[in-house]
Amino acid sequence: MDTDFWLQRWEHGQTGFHQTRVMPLLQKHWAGLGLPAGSRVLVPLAGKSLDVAWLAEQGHAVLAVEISPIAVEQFFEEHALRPETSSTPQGTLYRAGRIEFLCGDIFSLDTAVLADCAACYDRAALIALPPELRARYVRHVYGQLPAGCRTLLLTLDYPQEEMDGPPFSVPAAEVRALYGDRWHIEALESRDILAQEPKFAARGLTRLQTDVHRLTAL
Ligand SMILES: C[S@@+](CC[C@H](N)C(=O)[O-])C[C@H]1O[C@@H](n2cnc3c(N)ncnc32)[C@H](O)[C@@H]1O
Repeated sequence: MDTDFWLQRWEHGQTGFHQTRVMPLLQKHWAGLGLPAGSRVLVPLAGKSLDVAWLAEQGHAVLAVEISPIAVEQFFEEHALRPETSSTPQGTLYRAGRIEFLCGDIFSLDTAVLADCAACYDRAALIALPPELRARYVRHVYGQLPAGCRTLLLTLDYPQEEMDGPPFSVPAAEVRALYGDRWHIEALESRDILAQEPKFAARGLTRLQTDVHRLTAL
């Protein structure tokens, strides 16, 4: 699964992952990260998520990273924002107020871009990637975030053999295997959500749980 897969999804409007409200689990757990006002938050694989605007409304400087220009342009259009754009080695940077959207490949980010991120919000990003890419993603992105960085990570846990991803199942044991060497992991909440997600039941799932993790970089 490469970036073309996602570019096509946006091209054809196949964006069932997009939510038309701010993620309630973000609103519930974000304050628990205890971040200083104004701190910079990375939102990897951001789509055109309303969560980006919500984080900016909390006073954060937000760096959202997304490969599809369609997603980025729709984000600014839907929020009636007129961003300034500039060219960077990692892609086109769109900037409006406290929001920066980098339209480029997450794997092109380097330490210079990530060093001042005090936090990360990962919803439908880790779990959007197949197993081999997940490991590379965690090494590349999370490996370059500074010590003390906090992350709110939302994952799904379901019997992988019942459905092909994305989204992929990333059980708590895999979160420990991926992050455990450098990140302190706290399980904040696990919720059975199959009844609220009929489209997944229709795809054959018999169990679907969402897990919320708080990670702190050591
Ligand atoms: C499942 S969607 C989730 C979007 C968003 N996090 C949300 O909650 O709506 C994954 C997004 O990652 C983007 N993406 C996939 N691979 C990427 C990459 N290598 N670099 C940057 N963005 C990528 C896709 O275009 C897509 O918008």
